[in-house]
Amino acid sequence: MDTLTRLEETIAARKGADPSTSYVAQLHAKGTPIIARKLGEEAVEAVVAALAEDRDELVGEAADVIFHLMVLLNNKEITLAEVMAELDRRDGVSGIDEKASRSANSAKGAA
Ligand SMILES: N=c1c2ncn([C@@H]3O[C@H](COP(=O)(O)OP(=O)(O)OP(=O)(O)O)[C@@H](O)[C@H]3O)c2ncn1[C@@H]1O[C@H](COP(=O)(O)O)[C@@H](O)[C@H]1O
Repeated sequence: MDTLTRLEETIAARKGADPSTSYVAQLHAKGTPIIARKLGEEAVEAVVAALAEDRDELVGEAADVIFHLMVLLNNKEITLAEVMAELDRRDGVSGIDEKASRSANSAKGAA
């Protein structure tokens, strides 16, 4: 089993645990806004680590970002498989081409 799949299962299993012994359960008890805020904080910490050229710190903060994103997805009942399917759908489509097609579509809509 890959790491993210295992983490998804762990988060699902810990969701209903006693919040005094589980950080995952604590986050769920606090609700979506707090989980989302925590994800934002971790993302900012990752940015700070990157700009500080602190490689080890960035590895740790990246893990925190992914973990908190996984908790948020679980909280919103979105599976890892859905996110992976979206990434697969994008595979081979250049971000530049995709953005250009969006601009072309919105210009068509305005016409
Ligand atoms: N991967 C993680 C994981 N990564 C980070 N964290 C926690 O996320 C929190 C990050 O918060 P911060 O970095 O902000 O540190 P903080 O101490 O809260 O600091 P403040 O913001 O309070 O100042 C810390 O409490 C980390 O321990 C994690 N907690 C749990 N997991 C996974 O989830 C599983 C279940 O955890 P429990 O629900 O706690 O049993 C674990 O076995 C792990 O696999």
